[in-house]
Amino acid sequence: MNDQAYMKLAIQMASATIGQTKPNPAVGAVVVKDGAIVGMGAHLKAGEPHAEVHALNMAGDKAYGATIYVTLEPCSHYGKTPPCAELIIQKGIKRAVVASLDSNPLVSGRGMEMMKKAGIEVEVGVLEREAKALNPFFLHFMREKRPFVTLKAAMSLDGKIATKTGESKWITGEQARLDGHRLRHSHDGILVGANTVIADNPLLTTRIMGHARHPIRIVLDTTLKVSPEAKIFQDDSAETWIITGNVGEEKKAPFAKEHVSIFSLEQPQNIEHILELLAAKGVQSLLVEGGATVHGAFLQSRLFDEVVSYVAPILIGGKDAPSAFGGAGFSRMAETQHLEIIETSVLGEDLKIVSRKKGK
Ligand SMILES: Nc1c(/N=C/[C@H](O)[C@H](O)[C@H](O)COP(=O)(O)O)[nH]c(=O)[nH]c1=O
Repeated sequence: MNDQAYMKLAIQMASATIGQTKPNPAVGAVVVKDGAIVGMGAHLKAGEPHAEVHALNMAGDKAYGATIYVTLEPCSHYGKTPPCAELIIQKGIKRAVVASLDSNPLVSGRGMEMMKKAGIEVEVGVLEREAKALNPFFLHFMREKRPFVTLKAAMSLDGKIATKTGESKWITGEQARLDGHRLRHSHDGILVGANTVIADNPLLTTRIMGHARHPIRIVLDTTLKVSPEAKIFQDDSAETWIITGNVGEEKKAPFAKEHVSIFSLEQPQNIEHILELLAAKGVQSLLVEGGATVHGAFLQSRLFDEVVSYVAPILIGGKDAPSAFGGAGFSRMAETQHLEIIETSVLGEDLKIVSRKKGK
C-alpha cells in the first residue's frame, strides 16, 4: 500500500465518526512500520483522546521509526488533552504524512513546525480535498469565526414556496423531505423567521430518520410577535432560541421555559450581528429554512455559504405567491449573487440542487 492508500483508510475511519465528535472535527490516523499497519484510530468524542493518541497507543513501541498518516494536522496547543505533535515526537515517529493543515489561523502549521524541528520528515497535502470534505463546517468556522450557513428552500418549478393563500404542504415529496431532515441532523442550528412559525407552526426537530440529532431551533422575531403556544416553545425535545430586538420583560415572560432562551440585539435584523452571536455560542453550522423574508435578508447580506434547493415538478403561479427569496432583491444583473452548482440529484419526483458561492 502507498501513502494514498493509508490516508484513504484514515479518512474512512474519520468519516464514520462525523457528527459524534462535535464541536471537534472528525479525524483519523494510521501508523505504519515496515509496510505493516501497527496502529489505527479515530477521534470518537470531544474531550476523549485524539485519533493520533489511539493509533500511537495501539502501536506501542513499534511507533519508533514508523510513519503516521493523519487526516488533519496534529494539534500543537494544550486543549483538554496534551498536544499530539509532542506525543508523535516522543514516540519516535520518523515520518508524518498529513492530509490538511489546521484552518485555525492561530495554530495552522505549528504542529508541522514542531515535528520538523524535532527531525521528523513531514509531508502535507496527501488526499487534502477528501480530508477537508470531512469537516466543511469546522474548517469554515475556524477560518471565518462564524457559522457555515446553508440556505434551504423547497419550491415549485416556478420558484414558489407556497400558494398565494400560504398553503405549502406539501410541495416536495417524502424523499426530499427526508433529505431535508438529514440537513437538520448535520447542522448545529436551524433558523426560521417569525412568519414561518406563525404560518407553519413547525416542530423543526429531526424526524423521519434513525438516530437523529436535533439542531438548536432559532427564531428571528424582531418584535416578539410569535405565540408562546407555538410547538417549538411547547415541545422541549430541543433547545429553542429567540433572537429579538429590545422588547420589554413583560413580553418575554410568557416564553420562560427551561429549553427557551431569548437574546436581544440592538439590530436584530443585522445578519452579521446574528452570526456573531451564534458563533459566540459555539454554533458552527446553521441551516436557514426561511421563509422568503429571512432568505431575502441572508441574500442581501451575502453571508451564506451553500444553497440547497429542492425543486418539485409542480406549477403554483400567481404574482402574490411567495418565491424562495423575498426582501428587496437586487435591481441590476451585475449585483446578482453568482453561485456554482456542485451537486444535483433526483429524489423521487423532485430535483435537489446544491450550490455554493465560488471558492467555498
Ligand atoms: N413545505 C415544505 C417544506 N417546508 C418546510 C418548512 O420550513 C417547515 O419546516 C415545515 O412546516 C415543516 O416543519 P416540521 O419541522 O416538519 O414540523 N419543506 C420541504 O422540504 N418540502 C415542502 O414541501
